[in-house]
Amino acid sequence: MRENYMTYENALEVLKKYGQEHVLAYYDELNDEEKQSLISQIEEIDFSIFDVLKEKESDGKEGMITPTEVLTLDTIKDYEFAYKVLGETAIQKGQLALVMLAGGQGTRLGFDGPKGTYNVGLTRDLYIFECQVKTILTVVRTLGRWIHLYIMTSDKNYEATTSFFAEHKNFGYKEEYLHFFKQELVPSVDFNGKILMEAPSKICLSPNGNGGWFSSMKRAGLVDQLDKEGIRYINVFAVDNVLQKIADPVFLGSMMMEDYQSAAKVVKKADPYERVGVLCKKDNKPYIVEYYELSDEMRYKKTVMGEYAYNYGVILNYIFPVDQLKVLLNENMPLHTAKKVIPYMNENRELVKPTEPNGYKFETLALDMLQFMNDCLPFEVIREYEFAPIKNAEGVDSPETARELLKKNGYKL
Ligand SMILES: CC(=O)N[C@H]1[C@@H](OP(=O)(O)O)O[C@H](CO)[C@@H](O)[C@@H]1O
Repeated sequence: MRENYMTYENALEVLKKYGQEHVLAYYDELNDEEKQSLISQIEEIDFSIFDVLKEKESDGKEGMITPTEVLTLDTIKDYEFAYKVLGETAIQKGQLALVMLAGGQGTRLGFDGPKGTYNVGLTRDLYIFECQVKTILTVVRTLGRWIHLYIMTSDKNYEATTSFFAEHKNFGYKEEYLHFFKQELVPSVDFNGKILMEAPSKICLSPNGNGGWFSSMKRAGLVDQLDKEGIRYINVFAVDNVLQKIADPVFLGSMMMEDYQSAAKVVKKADPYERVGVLCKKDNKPYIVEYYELSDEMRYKKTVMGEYAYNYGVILNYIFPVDQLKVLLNENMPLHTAKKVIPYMNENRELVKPTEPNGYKFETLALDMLQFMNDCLPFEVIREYEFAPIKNAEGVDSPETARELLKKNGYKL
C-alpha cells in the first residue's frame, strides 16, 4: 500500500472548508488500513467542483451563439504541403505529445472492461488500443522520432489497462514513451450538496469526466515532464475512434501556421441529428454545443446559401498548446450535473439502494476547454477516412459500422 501524503488534520481542514466534515464521522472506529484508505480517497478528490457549484448558483448568464468558419478540405489541400512540413518539423523536434482519453467503461457498448481492450477483429485479433498505437507508430516510423503517449484511465480500469498493454508488449510502443495516469475522482452528493458515503471508510466517488484530463496530468506530476521534454503541443483524442489520424502533421502545422490557440478536427454532420458536438462560437469565442443540448432552432438553422449553419461536428481530436493548458488550470471548468440513483450509507450505516434519483454526479467535459481559448481552428476531415467511433453495441457508431469503414481503408479483419 502506498504512503499517504495527506494527514488526518489536512483532510479535516479541507473538508471543513467545504462543509463536509461528516465524511470523517466514523474515522476513530476504523482500523488502520481503512483509515489510510479513507484519507487517500479524500486526497484524490477534486474539491474545486464545490467552488464551481457556488459560482453556478450565482451566474446563469447566456451568451450569443453564432456559426464558425471552418478550414475546409479544399483550403487544406491548397496549403497541405506547407502545413505538413511545419508539423513534421515540430514533431521531429519532440514538441508534440499525445493524450488518449481511455477512462470510459464502455457501458453503451455493453462491454465489461476498458473500451480499448475491445477486440474489433473478426478472423484475427484487432484491439481498439492496437488500432490507435499502430496509427501512431506509422508517424513515428515515417518521422524517425518517438512521441510521448499518455493514456488516461479511470481509477477502476487502470490495472486492467496497464496489464493489457504489458501482455501485448505495448503493441510495439517504446516503454519509455508510454505513460499511464489516472483520471481524478469527484464525490457524488445528495440534493443538499453533502458528500454521500458508501461505507464508513468509503466515499461515493465517480470519475470527473474527460474535461479533467490536463488537471489529472498535473496532479500525476506529468506537466513537469512535459516542460522538461520541451513539449509544446498536445494532441488529445478519444480512444473509441479507430480510424482517426493521430499526431497528424498537417493538422498540427495548420494550427501553427494560422497561429491559433487550439484546433479541432471536425466532420460535416451526416444529418442534423448525428450525435456529435457542434462547433460554433459563443460571444465570439470557440464553443461546442454537445448533441444532447442542441436546440431544434440551431439544428435546422440554414445559411443564405441554403446549408445548415451548424453543420460541423467535432470528432474529439483536438490540439492545444501546453502554455494555454497551463492557463486553464487556474480556471474552473463548467460542471455538468446529472441526477442519478446513487447507493449510499444511511444513518444506521446500512447501504441503501434507492429506486429514484437521490443525488448528483458531476462531470467536466473536454469540449468545454475550448471556450477558454481565444480561438480554435476547425479542421475538416473526411469522415470515411477518419471517423469510425465505436460507442454502441449495434446500429450507428457500433463495431459493425466501424468494421465497414476499417475494411474500406484497407484493414484486414
Ligand atoms: C463530452 C465529449 O467530449 N463528447 C464527445 C464524444 O461524445 P460521446 O457520446 O460522449 O462519446 O465524442 C463525439 C465524437 O465521437 C463528440 O462529437 C462529442 O462532442
